[in-house]
Amino acid sequence: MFWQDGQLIYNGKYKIEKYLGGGGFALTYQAMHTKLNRRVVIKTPNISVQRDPDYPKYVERFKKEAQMLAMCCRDSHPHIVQVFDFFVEEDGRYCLEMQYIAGESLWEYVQRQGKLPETEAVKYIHQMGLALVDLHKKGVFHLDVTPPNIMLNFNSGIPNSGKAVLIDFGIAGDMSPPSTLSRSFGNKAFAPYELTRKGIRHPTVDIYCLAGSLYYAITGQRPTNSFDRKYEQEKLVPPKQLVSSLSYTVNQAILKGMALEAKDRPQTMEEWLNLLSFSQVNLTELILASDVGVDYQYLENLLKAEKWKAADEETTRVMLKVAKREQGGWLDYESIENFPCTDLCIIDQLWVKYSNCHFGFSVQKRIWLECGGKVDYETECCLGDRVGWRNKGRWLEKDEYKYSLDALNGHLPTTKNHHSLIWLNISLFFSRVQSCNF
Ligand SMILES: Nc1ncnc2c1ncn2[C@@H]1O[C@H](COP(=O)(O)OP(=O)(O)OP(=O)(O)O)[C@@H](O)[C@H]1O
Repeated sequence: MFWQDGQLIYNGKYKIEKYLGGGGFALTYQAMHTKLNRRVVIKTPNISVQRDPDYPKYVERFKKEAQMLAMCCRDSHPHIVQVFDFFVEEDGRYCLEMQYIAGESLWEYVQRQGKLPETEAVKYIHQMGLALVDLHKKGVFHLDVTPPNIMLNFNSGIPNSGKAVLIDFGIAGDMSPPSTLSRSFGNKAFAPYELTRKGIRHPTVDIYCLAGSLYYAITGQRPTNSFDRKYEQEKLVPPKQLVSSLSYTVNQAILKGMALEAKDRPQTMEEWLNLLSFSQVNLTELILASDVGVDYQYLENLLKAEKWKAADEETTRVMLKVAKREQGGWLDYESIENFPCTDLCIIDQLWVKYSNCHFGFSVQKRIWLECGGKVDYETECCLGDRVGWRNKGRWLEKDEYKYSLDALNGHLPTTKNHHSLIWLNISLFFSRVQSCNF
């Protein structure tokens, strides 16, 4: 440790309050800006780095980190730590002054109080995702988005009031001596194995780390590290196996984000957040106000009771009623094009809500988009394969559907008229869902 508690530095501008910690490169202190009476954090290279023959090189990188952070927090992002100053102490030591985040890291929080409720964990991770979308747009990759680097700023005493703030851009600046493995490979349990390759700069690294952080927050356990998965054939235990109440959507989002190979992960942070955002659906009161006076209470009762098959049939019934196509028994081109968005959205929200984001048109639409989002038969087949409406290239018969939560994501509602053939043009229908924007 360089500085003692109470020590004044930089001509008395700062009073050191306490040592917060440090790693391969730097020591971090809590300090008081004596003129402004503002609590800040000061980071400075540690002794071993100062003795390193490459010290000037690290100082250069440290400066770059400061500049990069300053650039990143230029628009004062609520979830990225602010940089205030970069200065050289009288003895030649370089120092970075940053915003002090009152609270504790996600790592410490979970260690102290155990795994978090799904909604709380998703809230923090979603905030980090928004910060990373912003960084990625600026061409910056954090590469170490791990629970110790996610600070939670709490309103004292109010549960679930935390705001997550991303700190420590050390790896993004790539400034550690090569001997410090932890810094060159981030925090092993949360980093994808490809991060060991020099020069890896891609959103999929941050996606893996963030999905791993969510895994930790929700299960209270570190995920199996990617090296052991890659080279020792160890398996990642799905988070739902550890927390059975976890929604299918969040479980899937974690597994996709932590896919071992980068090519199998969502390729942008926005894409990954989209997977997560289905779990953000307002799971409280739904307003069932139809544009055309259709009553959705019976559908809601069936879904609430998890009577999936009856709910599927009722969905067909109400949709034909909305479109005034009861006689025809199927939705033609015109009725799909003009299907009221409000009603489409109500039906979707009911399915999403009661299946815990596992079923619903919006879930199916996301998969349809992943299949290319075109209005053609190839896209329909891709969707059919992904949601389990097709098996080995054959469309299922009406009694072959699976009416349980064990079915594939998006399996229900089936868009099948139970008395006749497929009753709508699937691709056309999802292009309508897409244009309704939900
Ligand atoms: N802006 C901040 N506000 C409050 N606490 C912080 C802030 N930045 C870091 N800390 C705390 O300081 C300690 C050290 O953090 P830091 O990120 O500098 O260390 P590290 O990652 O171990 O170091 P290195 O980056 O050299 O590996 C951690 O406990 C962290 O929670």
